[in-house]
Amino acid sequence: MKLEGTYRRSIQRTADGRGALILDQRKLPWTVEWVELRTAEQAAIAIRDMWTRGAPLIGATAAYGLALALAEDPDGLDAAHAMLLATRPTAVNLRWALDAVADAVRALPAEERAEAAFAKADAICDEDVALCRAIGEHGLALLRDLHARHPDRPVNILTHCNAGWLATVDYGTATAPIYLAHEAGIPVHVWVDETRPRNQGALLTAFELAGHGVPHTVIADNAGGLLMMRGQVDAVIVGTDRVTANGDVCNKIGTYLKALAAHDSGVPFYVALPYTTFDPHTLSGADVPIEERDPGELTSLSDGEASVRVTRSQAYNPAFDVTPARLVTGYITESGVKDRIG
Ligand SMILES: CSC[C@@H](O)[C@@H](O)C(=O)COP(=O)(O)O
Repeated sequence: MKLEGTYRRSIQRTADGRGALILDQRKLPWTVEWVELRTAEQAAIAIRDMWTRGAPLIGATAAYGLALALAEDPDGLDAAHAMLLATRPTAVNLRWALDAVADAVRALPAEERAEAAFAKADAICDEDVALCRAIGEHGLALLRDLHARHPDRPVNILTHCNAGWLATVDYGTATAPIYLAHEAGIPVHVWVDETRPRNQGALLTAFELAGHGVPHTVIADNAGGLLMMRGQVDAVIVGTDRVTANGDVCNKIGTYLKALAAHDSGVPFYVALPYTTFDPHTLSGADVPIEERDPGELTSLSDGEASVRVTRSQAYNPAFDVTPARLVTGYITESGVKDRIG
């Protein structure tokens, strides 16, 4: 998608082919800084400390991380897989991508593994772009329908966190239908939840929507319920870090409250995901490990450089929650919009 007017992917191989280039998302929107990952350790730090983030992009970064590890030590597959898997617990794309690379190289002679792993990581990225584009096309049909109901005004979508192109390789999941609708001339307006405590909505989603000229307004996390009650939201569309076998949706903390409000106000609540985010091996959301992050993310506000304290008290910072399947109107996937998943 467009970054400062130029089409870019959120991750790509370095020009010499021996590394991966990522955006340091901790600095957005204030500074656009590309960083080269040259070792598996650097890839692990980038994922754990959220230089790069969002379920599909975490998977893509880990895939390159495993290739980098094999370039350093062609016999270190299992150790590198374990090291990268330990970086973040909730997004299932991390395990999916690491397993996909490991399966592609395990039986190869040692000297061929790194190159094959890089090729697999490239393929994972290309596939993610195609999956998100397909999600966009299916979601576009939904937005067309919503527009047909109120042709005199924009379709109002509320989204939470950042499930945009910055969280995938391109297009995003929740944002893909929005970008395609905007391109197709359907008037869309996005209510962007700020998404405390790391503010992925205010900092990242707003930044990428602005880059594409999509009308949007940042709201406090607690504003969505009022807007839904007043009829100012036509649909909620969110991404997800993992959907379990029974359809429960694990996503950024606060998603569940949006689903409850949507249910109470009769607003459709959609979850956009590629198959790489579906976890058929985990029965329900209760079985998903919920990442608990540094309480400092809550007790201070930071712009990446300076930080200001906002409380003297102790804090607790679970980063994800679970929206029960019963609150989901539909799953927007690469193969269509479904009211059940699995
Ligand atoms: C297409 S990304 C879907 C989710 O990964 C996204 O909504 C989200 O919760 C990201 O969390 P983050 O902690 O920023 O990695």
